Amino acid sequence: MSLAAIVLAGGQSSRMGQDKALIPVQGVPLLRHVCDVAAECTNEIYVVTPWPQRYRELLPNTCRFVQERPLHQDIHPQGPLVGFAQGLAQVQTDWVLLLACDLPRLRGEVLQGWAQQLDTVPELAIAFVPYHAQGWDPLCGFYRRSCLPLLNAFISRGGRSFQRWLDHNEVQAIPDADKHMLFNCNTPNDLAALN
Ligand SMILES: Nc1nc2c(ncn2[C@@H]2O[C@H](COP(=O)(O)OP(=O)(O)OP(=O)(O)O)[C@@H](O)[C@H]2O)c(=O)[nH]1
Ligand SMILES: [Mg+2]
Repeated sequence: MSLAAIVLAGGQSSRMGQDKALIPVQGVPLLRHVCDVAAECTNEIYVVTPWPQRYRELLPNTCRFVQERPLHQDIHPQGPLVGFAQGLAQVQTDWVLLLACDLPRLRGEVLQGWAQQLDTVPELAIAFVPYHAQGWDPLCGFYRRSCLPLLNAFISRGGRSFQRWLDHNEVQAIPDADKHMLFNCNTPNDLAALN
């Protein structure tokens, strides 16, 4: 079973008011932190963003960039589902760990434990994703590369909601995922709560 990681860093950070990927938490920019944790699971990491030059200096040379392109029917921002599809198109591994760039409490050993369960995910399930009362946590989950045609079909029908895409497909839930670890930092208040 082979695994790559895709890190999404193309959001507008409108709630934060500044690019979240660049914000230091304990001295380390958030995007760098997420890539470092991803590196505990795989040495194949793709950062999907419309502005790679903004982050190149920040990341190890081993991180590859996927330059995100606008879909002709969309204006920016196109959202995480489209960024994910563009990243997935570059990947050759069986599975992909998809991560947002705003997960300051991510822990490598937890992700490694989940990755070890991938061999037990039913063949029909396209993904292995944390699930809780509010729904899926799609931006810290595992996806089969083979789901790309389904994803592209959903996008070309106008679908942009990750939750809806997952609800329309067979997905294996990661039970009892630690919500503290999945905390995502969207606002200045979220950031203040970290320190
Ligand atoms: N590549 C890419 N990533 C995206 C896009 N939209 C959101 N993301 C990423 O998806 C993750 C979750 O996004 P949000 O937490 O909603 O962040 P955001 O869209 O930057 O923030 P808001 O403008 O406040 O909603 C973050 O890692 C974003 O960088 C996009 O259009 N392209
Ligand atoms: Mg977020």
